[in-house]
Amino acid sequence: MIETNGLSKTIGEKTIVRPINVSFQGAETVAILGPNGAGKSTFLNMIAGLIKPTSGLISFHGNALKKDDYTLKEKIGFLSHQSFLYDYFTPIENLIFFGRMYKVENVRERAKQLIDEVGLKLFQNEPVRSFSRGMLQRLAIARALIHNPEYLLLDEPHTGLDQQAVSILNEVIKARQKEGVTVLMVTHDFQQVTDTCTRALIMRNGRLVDDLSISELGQDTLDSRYQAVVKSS
Ligand SMILES: Nc1ncnc2c1ncn2[C@@H]1O[C@H](COP(=O)(O)OP(=O)(O)OP(=O)(O)O)[C@@H](O)[C@H]1O
Repeated sequence: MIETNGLSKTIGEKTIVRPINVSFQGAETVAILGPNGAGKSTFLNMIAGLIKPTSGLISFHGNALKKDDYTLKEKIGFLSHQSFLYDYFTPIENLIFFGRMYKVENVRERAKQLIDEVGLKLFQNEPVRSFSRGMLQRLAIARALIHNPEYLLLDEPHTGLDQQAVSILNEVIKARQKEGVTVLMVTHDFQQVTDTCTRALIMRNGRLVDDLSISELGQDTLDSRYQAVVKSS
């Protein structure tokens, strides 16, 4: 379980995230929706331990996330706007590099399996500098999964992917869901939310303004609910 208590972020005079209390249980796949600048990425980055909150706590199974708690941080897989991949390394080399950082056992096998899963087998020995944006994104997703995280945090994972890659990514997410991984995903893509998510949070002006169960909603209902919440003052 992930829990936030009074989690907020202010930078200078600007309040980016206002105190948020929310919890995520087990195999939930949760979309974090909201207009540009709503504070979604900042919220996700705080949960990942990459941005220090101004106030409040994040806990994983009741253990508060602390700066140097690498045992806890190793349970998190994070895909941000940056790929963190090395241009001159091949996909295999990149994944082995990151896998070794996490002391992954049988790292080469694990890397190969993930490269297969994200559909990059044919390119596994090419340096990634020649890759398209979509290919890099697929490899970045594999990188986020190399250590078999219990919690997967994805910031706009579908951005830059073609339709085939979107389907692959959705299968990757659904497979983790079946394994009990908690997935939090910042996105603007409502189609993927209804395809993969069990729940959606809506943020506006740094506040959490709605919390919806997707199984009870179709895409049209989600869209109209979103419009109503985001446009209301
Ligand atoms: N380090 C920072 N310094 C100053 N302002 C910041 C900083 N980081 C974020 N902001 C501002 O905080 C607000 C929220 O940013 P954030 O990236 O969390 O929003 P978002 O909902 O993820 O937006 P988008 O959908 O456009 O990615 C924005 O106005 C952004 O400019």
